[in-house]
Amino acid sequence: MRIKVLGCSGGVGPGLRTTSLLLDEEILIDAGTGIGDLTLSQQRRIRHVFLTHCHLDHVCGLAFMADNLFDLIDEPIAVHASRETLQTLREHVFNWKIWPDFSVLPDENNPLLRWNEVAMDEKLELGDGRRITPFRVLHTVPANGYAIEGRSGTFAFTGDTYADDALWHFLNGLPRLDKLMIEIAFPDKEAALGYASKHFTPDLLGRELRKLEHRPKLYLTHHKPGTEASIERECRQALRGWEYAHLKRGDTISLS
Ligand SMILES: Nc1ncnc2c1ncn2[C@@H]1O[C@@H]2COP(=O)(O)O[C@H]2[C@H]1O
Repeated sequence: MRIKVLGCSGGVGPGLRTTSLLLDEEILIDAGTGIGDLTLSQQRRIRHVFLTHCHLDHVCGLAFMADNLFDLIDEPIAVHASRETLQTLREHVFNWKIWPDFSVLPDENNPLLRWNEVAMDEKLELGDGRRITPFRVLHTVPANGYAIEGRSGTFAFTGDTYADDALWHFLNGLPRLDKLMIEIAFPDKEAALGYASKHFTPDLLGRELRKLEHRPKLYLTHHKPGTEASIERECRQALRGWEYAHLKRGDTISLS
């Protein structure tokens, strides 16, 4: 199982792309601006998109990808997300005003996109021994992460989240957890903004991690542009004892 980081920043700027992960060339987890670096033929290979929530930085790429592929694919791309996320996307993005409704284009019988509602904590088979399970997280809008179990290990991605016991409860219930991609959007001095916008800061994440019974390698993501150096400095103290890396666009996470 190989996960390529197309984007993992909390915003945009030179060299920065928003959240999108490419799993084994055919599955996207979130569709932020990171998908803009995929060639047309790489985009054609995408069969599934799993969304964590409806915020623009995680979904905007889906709109452009659908348009790019208009007459290039025979089977619709399955867009998997919670009921709330799908409802918001359909009402507020793919509504013929912000963007055309690609779930009925080019025509109703051969659409570009197919909506698929996922239920929290219910596993979906991805083939080749891989299974994906959505789990609820706390954010300003309904949001979830995904745990992906493969033959050689388990990777979990929280998406955007804040401190919440349900998160640790779910992760502790996994038989194993080898790699955890988790967000830190702001440095400690912006803890109030972190609370308002439901994002972690280094100190808070360090304290919350004491509730985790697994000892995965941590991949830190979603740093807001301009905060990277402060977050990295604070993590040296807050995450002492943990193996961790600050993710960058282009990085690869492998489970082998
Ligand atoms: N009060 C607020 N609630 C939510 N988001 C906010 C607020 N103030 C600023 N923001 C920013 O708006 C952004 C929306 O996307 P994010 O959740 O990634 O991060 C959020 C913050 O950076």
